[in-house]
Amino acid sequence: MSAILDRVADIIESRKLANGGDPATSYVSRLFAKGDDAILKKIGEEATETVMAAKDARAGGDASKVLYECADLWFHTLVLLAQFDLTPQQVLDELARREGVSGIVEKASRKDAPGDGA
Ligand SMILES: N=c1c2ncn([C@@H]3O[C@H](COP(=O)(O)OP(=O)(O)OP(=O)(O)O)[C@@H](O)[C@H]3O)c2ncn1[C@@H]1O[C@H](COP(=O)(O)O)[C@@H](O)[C@H]1O
Repeated sequence: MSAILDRVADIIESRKLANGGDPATSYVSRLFAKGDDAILKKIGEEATETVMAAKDARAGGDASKVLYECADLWFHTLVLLAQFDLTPQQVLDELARREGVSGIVEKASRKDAPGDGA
């Protein structure tokens, strides 16, 4: 299931300026050249666009737009992971680690933890 994530992550890695990426020809290299803030700005934009697409779909609009916006959001988070030398496999590993642990139970365990004032 993660093969496409790995392949896109490999392309993104190859687009780093240190790996010969060229901002003149590559969107990803252009983002890396602009730096962290540009990547974070895109993630904020894509997250907002995902929310708007979902609201439109709920109002009777085209639900497939949610797919496109999620793809944009996931793609830009892959760029962010690469910026910090992290991989999609590490995110999948974290999801696997959480598998079967209810979010409600997990949150309650945090509240019981010493020093957690939340
Ligand atoms: N999956 C994607 C992908 N998804 C979305 N995008 C780009 O992300 C941008 C999304 O921005 P918006 O929707 O806000 O559109 P925009 O107004 O054109 O964007 P901005 O000018 O505001 O940045 C668009 O330019 C899309 O083309 C992507 N660009 C690249 N990839 C993958 O990354 C690989 C490397 O791309 P390059 O580095 O460009 O060769 C590609 O082969 C693909 O596999």
